[in-house]
This record gives sequence, structure tokens and C-alpha cells, in this order.
Amino acid sequence: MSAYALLLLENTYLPGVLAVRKALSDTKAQFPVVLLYSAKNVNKDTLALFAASKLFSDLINIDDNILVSNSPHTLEFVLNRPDLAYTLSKINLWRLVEYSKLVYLDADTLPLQNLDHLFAQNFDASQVMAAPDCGWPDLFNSGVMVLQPNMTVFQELMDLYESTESFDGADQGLLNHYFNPGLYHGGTSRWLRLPFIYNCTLNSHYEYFPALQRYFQDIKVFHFIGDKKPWDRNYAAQLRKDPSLFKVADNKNVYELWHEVYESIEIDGHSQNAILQISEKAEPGHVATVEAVEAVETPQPQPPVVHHQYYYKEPESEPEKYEENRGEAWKLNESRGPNKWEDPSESEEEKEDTRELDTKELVHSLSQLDVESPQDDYASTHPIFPWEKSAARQKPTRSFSARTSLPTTLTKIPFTAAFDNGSELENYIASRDQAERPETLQEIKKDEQLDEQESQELEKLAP
Ligand SMILES: O=c1ccn([C@@H]2O[C@H](COP(=O)(O)OP(=O)(O)O[C@H]3O[C@H](CO)[C@@H](O)[C@H](O)[C@H]3O)[C@@H](O)[C@H]2O)c(=O)[nH]1
Ligand SMILES: [Mn+2]
Repeated sequence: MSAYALLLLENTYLPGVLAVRKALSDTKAQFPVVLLYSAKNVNKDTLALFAASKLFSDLINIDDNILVSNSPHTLEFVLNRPDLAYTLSKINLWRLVEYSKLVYLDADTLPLQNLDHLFAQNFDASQVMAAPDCGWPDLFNSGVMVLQPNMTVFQELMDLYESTESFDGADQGLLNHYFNPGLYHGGTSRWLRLPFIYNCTLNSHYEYFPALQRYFQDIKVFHFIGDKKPWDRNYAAQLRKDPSLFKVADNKNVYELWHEVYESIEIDGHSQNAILQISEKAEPGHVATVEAVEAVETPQPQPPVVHHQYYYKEPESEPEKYEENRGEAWKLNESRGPNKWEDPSESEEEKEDTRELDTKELVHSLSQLDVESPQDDYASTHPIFPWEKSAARQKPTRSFSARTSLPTTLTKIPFTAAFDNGSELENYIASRDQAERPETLQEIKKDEQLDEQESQELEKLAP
């Protein structure tokens, strides 16, 4: 048996799921449609309505295997989509082995043409069919996939989930990692590329409108990727009226097309608005983590639920003010270690001495840097500034030979762990400083003189 599969992890995507389901009917899909959902996060009355209306041939509760992002930092700060914390749960598609083939559609897709022919494609269970992602076309977008459920693949995906951070923090990164191993390094791809018209994703920074105009009639599925969805009320209202947006069909833009489908929904006498009202009546508790699903009895802390624009709530407290005088790290609440320069027993002279030594050490290290001297006086033969033209311009007085390795004084900086006890380390530092000091002082003096000389020369030459 084959089926279309949709995913509803949370109430906020309900309008999307309803629209995809309606669009499948509108495009005369002949295959059943199954819904994977999180019972903890989808309103019970909505689910009851789904069950009664037989809108879906199978309602599959995946609460026993909700997968939370294994790379939340990437999700939040690189992909910028903390709201996708649970989309790795898509992996559950591969364990539905009672289905021989699934055509998976994200809740923010809009099928525009019949897709039944996808079920006739023959491929191996270790492969996946998907269209390229508009942001990185060598990878696939995981919003539309043709796949064959298979326990080996499911287990391998779970192993990857447990062992390796998804590179986008969500499902698309992990699935591409799995089906596109060794991309750019000779790996054999198990991704079968569907044409872009099977998952037309446009981003707001670059849209290739001429192609959209040329091929719109061929687009099978449009996909509203990104954090703004057509059902976000304020946003969609704006976009539907935006005259600058490209009209794709019947003088309508894609948002208008989505709404046309959405507004035509009617399930057992309920309009889409009535269904939405049911779903918004009581907010169910959100799943905190995978462990929270497993340990049902133990109350878990609630994760921040990030809603889309329409659901955005004002923060309850003012953000903390930046305190310039306290430095960058004060909020980290780290305990402070003792700083030598803050030791009250240390005299002002001692402090001065330490600083001086540090500088000397640095100057000495820098003097060890090997830099090749110029072959000729490049500036006098290629003048840029007027004084560079002067015949009186001195040749460089100092030269450095080519740097081949790190200066020894830097590479030999002692590492505390190499010494058995503190006093041994202190002795080492003392003896090293003694040995280097005279030479370093001389060099500093010489350098200072040369600097002074050079700046005087330049002052004389400057117009
Ligand atoms: O709170 C949520 C979040 C997601 N979903 C489901 O998960 C899907 C993926 O989220 P979506 O907002 O559609 O992600 P995209 O903006 O499409 O982002 C891209 O990146 C995601 C993370 O890798 C992939 O899941 C998508 O397929 C890919 O298009 C949705 O369509 C829903 O089916 C929910 O039901 N509730
Ligand atoms: Mn999507």
C-alpha cells in the first residue's frame, strides 16, 4: 500500500495540514493520506474531528518517538529557526513499513497538480527522491520526498541522529548527510533528484521570476519555506494585497492561491475558521524533550515555544541593559579567579615591573620573526606618496629574514602541566628571564632609536 504522508507536530501548522489535504483532493489524488502527529501538541477535539471525518486514512501518533534537535545552537543561530526543534521527528516516516511507498509533503506545501505518478517510480529503499533546495541546490529540500519505509534505513537514521549533530539542527541537514554522504568528496549519493517543479521553493532574497513566469504552469508543488507562512494572519494579509508580488495564475500571487484553497475547506460541515477555533480552544501541554515523552509521569520544564508572527507574544520582562563598565562576560556568572595584578600585597613597582617584562618578552619574540628584506626599495621605484619620490629617501635600515617557523621563544612557552610542582615552574621562568633580559633591553633601545630616526626623516620629507 502507498500513501501520501503529512506531519503535524503542533497546532500552529494545522491550517497548513488542512490546506495540503484539501489541495490533494482538488488535484484528484487517488492515494490515501496519512497524518503523523504529536498527540501531546495537537488539540484533542481537532483529532476527534479528523477521526470522525475520515479525512485521513490513518492517524499515526508519534509521541513515542518525538526527536528533539540534536544541535539546538545551530538551529537557533545558524538556521535561525528555533521553531523547528522537533522536525527531526520526520525520521519516523521510515519506520512505517506497512506502507511500501510514501510521498511526504510538508504542511507548508501547496500541491498544484496531481502527484500520483510519483508512486510508480522504482528505486531502492536506501534511496530517496526529492527536489533540490533553492538555497543549496546540491542538497535536497526535505519538504517533499518520495521514500520507501525500511527498518534498516530507519535504524541508521536513528544512529546518525544519536551520534552526529544535524548540520542544520533539523531534519534536512541530517537527511542530506545520510542520503548524500561524502558530497564533494567522491561519495555515492542516494538522492534521486526530482525536478524543481516538484518542490518549488523561492526565497525572499533571490527569486528567479522569469523562470517562475515561464514555468509556472508546470509547477506541481509550491513550498512556502521559511519562518513566514501563508497562514500567519498579519503577514499573509499583507502579501495577498502586495501588488509587487508576481501573479502566477488567474491574476493571483502564490499567497492568494494558497488562501483560495484554504478558504474552500469544509470538513463535516465545519469551515476552516471553525476548525481553527476548535484547535485554539485549549492549548495542550508541549512536549519538552524526548525524555519528557518517555518519562510521562515526571513533570518536565516547558521549552520556549516559538510561534509564528501571528502568535508572537510580547516578552514578559525588559531585556537586561548592557553595562559597559562591567565588561562583556559579567552575565556568565563565572566565579572569578585571582589575578596577579589585582593582588593587594603587590607593590606598584612590582606591577610596573611585570608589565615591562611582558612587553619586553613580546618585543623579543617579535624580533625573532623572520621576514625577508625587500629585494630593492620598491617604494622609490613605485611612488605613491610625494615623499616617496624623493631621492633623499633612506633605504630601510632594518631587515628581517624570511619567517620559516614560529619563533622559538613562542614555541617554548612553558606549559604548567609539564612541571611537577609550582616552584620548579617559577625557577624555570626566573632563569629564562635572567638569560633574556640584557639582550632584550638592548634590542628595545635600538629599536626605539631607529623608530625615532625614521619618524624624523619622514617629517622632514613630508610636504
Ligand atoms: O511547529 C511545527 C514545526 C514544524 N512542523 C512540521 O514540520 C514541517 C517542517 O517545518 P517548516 O516550517 O515547513 O520548515 P521549512 O521552512 O520548510 O524549512 C526547511 O528546513 C526544515 C528543517 O530542516 C525542513 O523540515 C523543511 O522541509 C525545509 O523546507 C512543517 O511543514 C510541518 O509539517 C509542525 O507541524 N509544527
Ligand atoms: Mn516546509
